[in-house]
Amino acid sequence: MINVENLTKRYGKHTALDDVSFECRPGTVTGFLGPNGAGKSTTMRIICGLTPPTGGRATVLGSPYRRLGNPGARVGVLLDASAQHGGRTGREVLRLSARILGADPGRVEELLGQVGLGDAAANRRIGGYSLGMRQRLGLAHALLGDPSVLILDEPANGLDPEGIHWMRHLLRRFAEAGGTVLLSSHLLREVEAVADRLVLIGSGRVVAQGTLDELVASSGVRVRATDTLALRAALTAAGIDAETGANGPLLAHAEAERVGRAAAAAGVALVELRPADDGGLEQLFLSLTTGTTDDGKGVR
Ligand SMILES: Nc1ncnc2c1ncn2[C@@H]1O[C@H](COP(=O)(O)OP(=O)(O)OP(=O)(O)O)[C@@H](O)[C@H]1O
Repeated sequence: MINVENLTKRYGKHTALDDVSFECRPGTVTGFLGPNGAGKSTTMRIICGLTPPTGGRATVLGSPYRRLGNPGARVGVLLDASAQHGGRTGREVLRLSARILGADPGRVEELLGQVGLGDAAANRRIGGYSLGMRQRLGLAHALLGDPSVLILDEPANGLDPEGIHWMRHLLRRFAEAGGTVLLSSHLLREVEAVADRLVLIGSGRVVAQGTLDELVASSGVRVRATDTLALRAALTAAGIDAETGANGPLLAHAEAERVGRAAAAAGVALVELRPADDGGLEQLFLSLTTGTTDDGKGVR
């Protein structure tokens, strides 16, 4: 379990986080999604006790991270895959950490296999690793103490499609076994395939959160009637905002039942009423975060 309550972080006059709250429950993968500079890393660093917040608090398994006994055996963290000593081999790094954590040395070989670092790769110095190999090693490192919580900052960065596929499976299995996962990304496609819940952040504020279904529903419904003008009037009378969709139907910002009732009350016959679907979620994400990146890169 991870609880983030009203976190605020200021660097001088710059507000990096503004009243950020969310929770991650056991058995679920939470995708933490936002453009570059939105505040994802800052939030994760605060959760892991590496950066002090200006206000609010974060707890992991009921305590602030710094007060957890033997945190490495309870919380697996991957914040920066390049943070390992470049002169050591992957196997050495894991063996050393296993000793510190008191983990079974056999676990190192098991994890090297699990993350797809074969003998040749495991015996190479990390300085020569690609980013994808560092991410695999970082994930093995996070899993070493057999934790029940994983906190991963952009773990798919640098992974090839096969690597991303493999990582999704690993995280799903971890959650299905009762684990709690928080993973960040700036790519909607990357997290929507694996996350049960999404927390969307833009300019240091949580702009939306919920299950994928809830967010898709909140992105509206597509509705079409034989008489579009009458439908528009019915929606306006019911206080429902609607805009013209890309190819005919209106995009109404309300749940399907409310839209259906508004049309029925005005005697308008509908010929289509359905969730705005994935495209709607993408639109929602873009509209919620557009203009919030501080490097102009935007979100794909
Ligand atoms: N140590 C620091 N000093 C000053 N400003 C900082 C510091 N760390 C982060 N920031 C600022 O806080 C904001 C949030 O940064 P953060 O790294 O948390 O974003 P992010 O969502 O993780 O982005 P990215 O995907 O690019 O890593 C940015 O405006 C960043 O410039």
